Amino acid sequence: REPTLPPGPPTVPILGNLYDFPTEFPHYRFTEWARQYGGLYSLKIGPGTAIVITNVADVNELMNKQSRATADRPHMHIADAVTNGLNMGMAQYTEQWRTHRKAAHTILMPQAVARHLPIQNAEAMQLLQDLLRRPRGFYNAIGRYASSVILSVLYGTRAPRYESPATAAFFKAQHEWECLLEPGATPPIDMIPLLKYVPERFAKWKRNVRKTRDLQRAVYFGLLDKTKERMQSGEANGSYMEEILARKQEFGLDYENIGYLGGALIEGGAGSTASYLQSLLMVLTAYPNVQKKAQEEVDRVVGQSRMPKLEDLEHMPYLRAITLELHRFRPVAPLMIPHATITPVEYKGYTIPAGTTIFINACELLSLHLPPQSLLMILLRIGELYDDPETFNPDRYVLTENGTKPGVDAPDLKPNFIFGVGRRVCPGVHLAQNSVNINVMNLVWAFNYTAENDAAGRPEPPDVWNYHKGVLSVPKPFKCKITPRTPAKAEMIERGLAEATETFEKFEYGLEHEDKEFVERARA
Ligand code: HEM
Repeated sequence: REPTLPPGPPTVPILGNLYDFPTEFPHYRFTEWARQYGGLYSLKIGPGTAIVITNVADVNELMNKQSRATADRPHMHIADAVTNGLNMGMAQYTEQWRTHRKAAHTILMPQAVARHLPIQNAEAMQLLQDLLRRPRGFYNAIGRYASSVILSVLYGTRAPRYESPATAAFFKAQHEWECLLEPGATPPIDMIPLLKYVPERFAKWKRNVRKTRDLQRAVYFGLLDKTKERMQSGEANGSYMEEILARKQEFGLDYENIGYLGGALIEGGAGSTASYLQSLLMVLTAYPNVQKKAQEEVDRVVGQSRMPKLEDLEHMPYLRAITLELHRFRPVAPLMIPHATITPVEYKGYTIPAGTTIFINACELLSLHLPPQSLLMILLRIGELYDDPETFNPDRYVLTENGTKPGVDAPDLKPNFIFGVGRRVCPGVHLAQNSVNINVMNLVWAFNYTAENDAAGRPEPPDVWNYHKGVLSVPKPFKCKITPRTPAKAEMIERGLAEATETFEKFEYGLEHEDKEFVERARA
């Protein structure tokens, strides 16, 4: 380790800290290291360098105030080989990235996303009906909701079923993509660039790159072609891509770039929203007292004769607190997406070289250390920002704006921090927040969520630590009994879905045969 770097765990020759680098749930290991080496420490990844930040003031200084220097992404040969460097979320900080980003930003601003509220509301209504009719299928019903919203908003085409062709094709491409990006799935090409030149017949990873690339292109360009066709047949429905296609010269984007812009947005929007809502049902089931308090608030504001509307949220401080507490308790991206430095950064007497990978350990920052069985977690509670951080307790956000202990000063810790920092902050934040807000109100209003009984007949609440490994915090499927709170509410859901038909129909141009049949059956 160069002496100008922040401290870090001991290194070995050549590999540095690579021998000890976590491949599963890295945020746990990062947390242990933070306790030993402080809120800003460094790791040697072979010849390369990474820093891990867990201190909110350092995040603000380095990522926001010095955002020009820290807006890059680490170079990943595999990502470039699959997407030609055109995936906005993984691309280097280039002119091309800025062009994509500008197009995303302009159309995903609060005023622009308000235009998509009717279809978001209608899809949320179908989610309620799906839960009413097939409560045990709640996991996939949420997956369908999230992908249908993003497909409708971006391409003006919805996915009435979890198995709808566009959704199924997207999930397949996404699965291949995630497998390819998994640590250890490909040789260390970024460390040993010569590996790029191994002929394809000796390099399985090259065949996988081609397969993933073909699958992704089939989804992205299939959807884009359909949007173009719909516009040409006079069936435009105000989708995001229609606007991009119409203003492509102004945005400086050709068809190839527009295809990948859409791809990055589906990728960013579908899984994140789904895992957030799956975690929501998990905590409502695991914390019945929170559920009860939330239902009391919704009933107080909405009464018994109608469904909630987005405007009601203003009068529901406890529900707003639930949305924030869930971001804290189970951050969708515990390590966000790593950034990288573009130029050397001088900070606190250290020199962080250009090309350094930057991890932000959101979990540690939010005082969510390790699963409860860890002794470390029990020992290291002192001096934290939050009271009893491993408990899901929305009241902390009713008590203080940032949910921190009263009297703890954390001015840099904004509730939206969980959507990222600096120039790479999530462009889908407003769209995501509308989805979260609509569904939190609807789901609390509509159903009771109770733990299923175990073999001995005792309630078995979901294990709130049982998550898949990977970049996103996705809860593993869990059991939960979902029942309508009253027959009148069940009736309102059925009626609400029927009333949404007009909105849906605008997004059903060219539906595949099975989807058409499904929709007709559901409406009958
Ligand atoms: C609960 C929902 C969501 C959460 C928690 C979330 C969180 C994040 C985070 C933490 C990042 C990394 C920011 C950084 O590097 O500093 C990110 C990036 C990104 N998100 Fe989201 N996101 C959500 C929903 C969405 C939606 C709905 C979309 C699309 C409409 C989207 C599109 C993207 C894209 C394209 C990037 C990459 C931006 C870039 O590198 O320039 N996200 N998101």
